[in-house]
Amino acid sequence: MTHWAVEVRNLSKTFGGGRKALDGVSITVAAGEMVALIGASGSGKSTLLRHLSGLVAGDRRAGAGAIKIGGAAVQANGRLSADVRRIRGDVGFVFQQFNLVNRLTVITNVLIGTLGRLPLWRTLLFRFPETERRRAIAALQRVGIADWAFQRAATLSGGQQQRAAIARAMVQGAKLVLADEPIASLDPEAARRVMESLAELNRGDGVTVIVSLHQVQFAMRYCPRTIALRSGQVVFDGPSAALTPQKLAELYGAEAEELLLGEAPTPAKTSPRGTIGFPRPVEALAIAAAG
Ligand SMILES: Nc1ncnc2c1ncn2[C@@H]1O[C@H](COP(=O)(O)OP(=O)(O)OP(=O)(O)O)[C@@H](O)[C@H]1O
Repeated sequence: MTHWAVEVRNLSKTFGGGRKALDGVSITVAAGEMVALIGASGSGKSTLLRHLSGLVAGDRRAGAGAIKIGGAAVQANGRLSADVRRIRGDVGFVFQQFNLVNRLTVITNVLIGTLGRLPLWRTLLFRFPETERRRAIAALQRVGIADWAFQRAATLSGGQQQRAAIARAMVQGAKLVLADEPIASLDPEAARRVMESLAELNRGDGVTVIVSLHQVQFAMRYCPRTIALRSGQVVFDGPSAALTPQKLAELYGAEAEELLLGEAPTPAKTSPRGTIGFPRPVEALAIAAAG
């Protein structure tokens, strides 16, 4: 299967009041890459992902920017292409919330990824062929939540819901996955598992992944390349390993702290009861047991 490259050329988006959420963004992501999008709150990460997904059009003027996915135009000069719906059918979305239909089982949510391939009558009745059901279970196994397949999605933890959305993208056969802060508000262990599931999708299936993150240490660990935004502009595009605290301070000034928060606590920073920073679950248990 061919996976999709992404090309953004000179994209700008101005919201009411003249605020430029995106200001001449140009990036190219090759097929099969896993790229982190980082930036402090309000830097434009979600806005860029919403443009990539064809939900929002950029500024409407000549030369205002263009996006191509898999070689096909998603938008140009502030106008969405007629192909957007077709393109979206092959894009997997993993968002911070509202990923799943709560009242449906986990496996049905994953099977929703196959809807584009099935005849309408089957999709209306939620009648999925056995082969598809097996694929869904296999995908849930890959992300480590097959035991929850027949529970309602609402009963899953936040991290498990994200992994179910990743399993859905696997079954969908997505050619590109856009993940908007999929680990925000997760504890470090849950965040690690979500990032590993995304990496499995990228490395195992070759799917292009663009993931926005607040915490730079997750970008360094899971994404070979990072694109950093500040005030709607690309301020860094290169190897994640180059994003040392010094480099971040150079790029963001005081805002750099926001991107480093959530790091696993070092012993020096941790209080005797471990309440500073984010104790890992095992640490939290040990602390609770101690008492
Ligand atoms: N629909 C909108 N109307 C007006 N302004 C908006 C809208 N969407 C985003 N913005 C503004 O655009 C800028 C970029 O917002 P965006 O949500 O893309 O940032 P972000 O990097 O994703 O931030 P966060 O990490 O907090 O989610 C912000 O100043 C925001 O207030």
